[in-house]
Amino acid sequence: MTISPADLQQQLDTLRLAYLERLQQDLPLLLQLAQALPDTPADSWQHQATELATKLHTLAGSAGTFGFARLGENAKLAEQQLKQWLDTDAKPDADSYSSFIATITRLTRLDETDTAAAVSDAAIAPEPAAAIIYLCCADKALQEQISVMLDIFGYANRQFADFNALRAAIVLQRPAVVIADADQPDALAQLKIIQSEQATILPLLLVGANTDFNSYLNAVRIGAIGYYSRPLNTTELEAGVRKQLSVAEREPFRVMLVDDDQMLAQHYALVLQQGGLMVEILPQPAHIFDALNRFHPDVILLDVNMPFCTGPELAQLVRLQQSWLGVPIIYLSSETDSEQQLAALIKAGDDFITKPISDTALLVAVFARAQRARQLAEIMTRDSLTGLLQHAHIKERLVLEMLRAGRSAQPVSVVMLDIDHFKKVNDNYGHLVGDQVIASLANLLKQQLRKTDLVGRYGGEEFLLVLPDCTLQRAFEVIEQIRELFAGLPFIANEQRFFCSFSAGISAITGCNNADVVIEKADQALYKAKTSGRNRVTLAPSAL
Ligand SMILES: Nc1nc2c(ncn2[C@@H]2O[C@H](COP(=O)(O)OP(=O)(O)OP(=O)(O)O)[C@@H](O)[C@H]2O)c(=O)[nH]1
Repeated sequence: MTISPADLQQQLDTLRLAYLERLQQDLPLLLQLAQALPDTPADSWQHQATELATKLHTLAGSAGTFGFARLGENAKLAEQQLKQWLDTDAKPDADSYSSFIATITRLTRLDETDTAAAVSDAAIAPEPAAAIIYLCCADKALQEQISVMLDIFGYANRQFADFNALRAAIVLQRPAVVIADADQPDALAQLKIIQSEQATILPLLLVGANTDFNSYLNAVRIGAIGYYSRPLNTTELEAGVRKQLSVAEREPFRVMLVDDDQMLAQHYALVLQQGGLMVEILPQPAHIFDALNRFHPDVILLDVNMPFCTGPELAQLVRLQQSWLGVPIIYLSSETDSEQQLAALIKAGDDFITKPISDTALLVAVFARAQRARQLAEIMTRDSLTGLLQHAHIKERLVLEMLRAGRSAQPVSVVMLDIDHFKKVNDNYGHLVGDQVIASLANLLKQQLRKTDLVGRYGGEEFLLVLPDCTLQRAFEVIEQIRELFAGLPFIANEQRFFCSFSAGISAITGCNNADVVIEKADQALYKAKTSGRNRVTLAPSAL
């Protein structure tokens, strides 16, 4: 869920008002507790002081977040004073008590300048750029080669014969990517001017004949994020375009937040949601496994001090299960003592974020960790040539989809797809060109299928697709369309143009609970497509 900046501000303001009301009830009680401390009998002094220290610790962690920075700092000072007495077991003298109570009195008087402090510095997400690609090429043959690729892969694009036309179009609508021929006259100077007119740098992909150091350096200096040498490998260029676009289209990062202070948890959740992250607050630590299985977080944010069980205990519990070993656990705590932080990290957990933290810093810290965790998870499960799920992982996902479909009674189609006469591609043009064909088909599949569809590289030139909520008939139409697109995609090697095709077999999971059987049926249908002429899609017999 992405909330508009105005709604976010309103919700943050509402939360802050609720926090202020809570303070107005809690602070007088805190003062009473502090004033009673000097007269507390020796046998219960330790207990009373610990209770007060815990309250001050919570206050120190939350006040700054809601804009009461001075209150938070005073609470931290008072907590440290109290902890020192507790640690040394030395009962304070009258002077120490009166200075301690003065600090508490100060903090309980809500300072007007503090309450008027900035409500929130939540980062406002920039408006996403339109996913249109601008192509500026003086060389007609190159322009044709790139535009065929853009059309086949379904990228909205506009073409410009010169930089003046490109520049005028950018003023009207900023594109997601610009592809430009670096060899056309005055290209670098013109692109430099265009970049200087932008508020943020335009993602620029250059195609050029020169591959010397200076050409790359000049490209970098005008903000290029890709440089493709000629003769152009369109698969690589397409991968560059997709990488740039998928930054915007990527599935949002998922963050699970465990904090017993619901108000604080809601504040963090709103800030992270505004940054485009998905957040689930877990109020009951006992439900963590259900929540993990349902929500699949990229990162877990854990409070350290909670009444039911501590953060480090919960982290250890999560680490007992193999499946969640890769998810980073970050403590979000007001604990600033580095020894205490280390003690928590030694038990389990990966990092510490210290409260109070500004909204922007929280967003950046969590975003960076989630991104890294997602990258690592992808390296572990994805095939390096195509970026698709590896054999074992696509089978695993099929089993999960079958379980899910069993509960929801939704149709799921399974596709086995194999490039035709692929051995000849390797024999005629070499293994590297063969790899380029495999990568192109992988890219086309990712581009054309839905985000919820699963695509895996099952073998060398064989792919397994799982299409949830998709009838056989619909799957047939979708794969037929991709088949036609792929058959029209030109490849260039040894200055020759050639085309490839694929065959596919489709089965449905209906009435079956064994993934191997469903795959076998799709494989038989694929075999039929191959033996009846190739470059075609066939449905499994039992599903007809
Ligand atoms: N370039 C490249 N080739 C691969 C890769 N994995 C498998 N191959 C080759 O793919 C070819 C597959 O050949 P076959 O299974 O005989 O089938 P085919 O030539 O595609 O013919 P049909 O499937 O019957 O249309 C073999 O020559 C493999 O060496 C890979 O990752 N890269």
